[in-house]
Amino acid sequence: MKEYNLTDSYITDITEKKALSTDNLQVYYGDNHAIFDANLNFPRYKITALIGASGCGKSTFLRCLNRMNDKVARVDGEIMYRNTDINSSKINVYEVRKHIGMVFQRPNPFAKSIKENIIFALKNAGINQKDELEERLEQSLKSAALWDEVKDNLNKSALALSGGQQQRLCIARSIAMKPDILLLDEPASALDPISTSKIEETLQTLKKDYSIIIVTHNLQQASRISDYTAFLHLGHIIEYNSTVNVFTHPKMRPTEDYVSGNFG
Ligand SMILES: Nc1ncnc2c1ncn2[C@@H]1O[C@H](COP(=O)(O)OP(=O)(O)OP(=O)(O)O)[C@@H](O)[C@H]1O
Repeated sequence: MKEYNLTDSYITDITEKKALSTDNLQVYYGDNHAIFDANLNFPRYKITALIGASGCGKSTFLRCLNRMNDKVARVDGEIMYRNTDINSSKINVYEVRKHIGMVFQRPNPFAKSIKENIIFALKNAGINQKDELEERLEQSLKSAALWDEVKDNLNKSALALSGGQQQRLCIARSIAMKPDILLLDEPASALDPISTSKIEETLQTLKKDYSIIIVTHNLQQASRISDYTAFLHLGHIIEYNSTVNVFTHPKMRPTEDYVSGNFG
């Protein structure tokens, strides 16, 4: 692999309102320093893509943003959300996850009905009113572009849905909690091209109401759907800029090599 200077970086200033920001974020898995000094501002109501070669730390970084790494890694630094450091040990992580939802690479619906998949998490969060549950069920499935396909079969097992439908159900399950921020870790990598484009369309619609941060291996997908892109290499954020600039006028050599296919 080519050797690059990892201390140089280009991080653009975000002019939009911020949804979330990281300040000197460091992640360690034992002796393995996986994320170095990440300082990023994520804009509200935009899609930000995290790209980079396998093992560069994309998922690690994403998972810190709603405290999913607590049990496996040491995470130092601040993650600021609504003027609060949500990386503080005093913060209730379950509260954090109500505001910052996560969708994983493989669709992981519960072995329950479509309806129960949505309602279960809401009831666990203390929402018990029938009208409220029904309203959130319909709204979340509509927002995830699944309602028309399932509205007559809400009691059918979620496991009988296609992979793409299951992933949209997982998105619906996340947004039923009415989070502000949606984190997605390669949500379409296990899906066929038609299901992938449906997920991409859904994300474009969702960004009206949610700030979205997505990890993707797929450079075309990042350039199609995201407004901002961060390129990571060996745990360092090398470049962060508008997606059009990252792909057409990269400022850093490693980014240029990566987006032009001359990396490694
Ligand atoms: N649970 C874990 N325990 C120990 N080390 C881990 C763990 N998860 C990731 N790592 C290490 O952290 C580094 C970054 O991994 P990470 O999965 O975040 O990269 P990635 O860019 O998301 O990779 P990929 O694109 O292959 O999913 C790697 O060195 C990896 O081995």
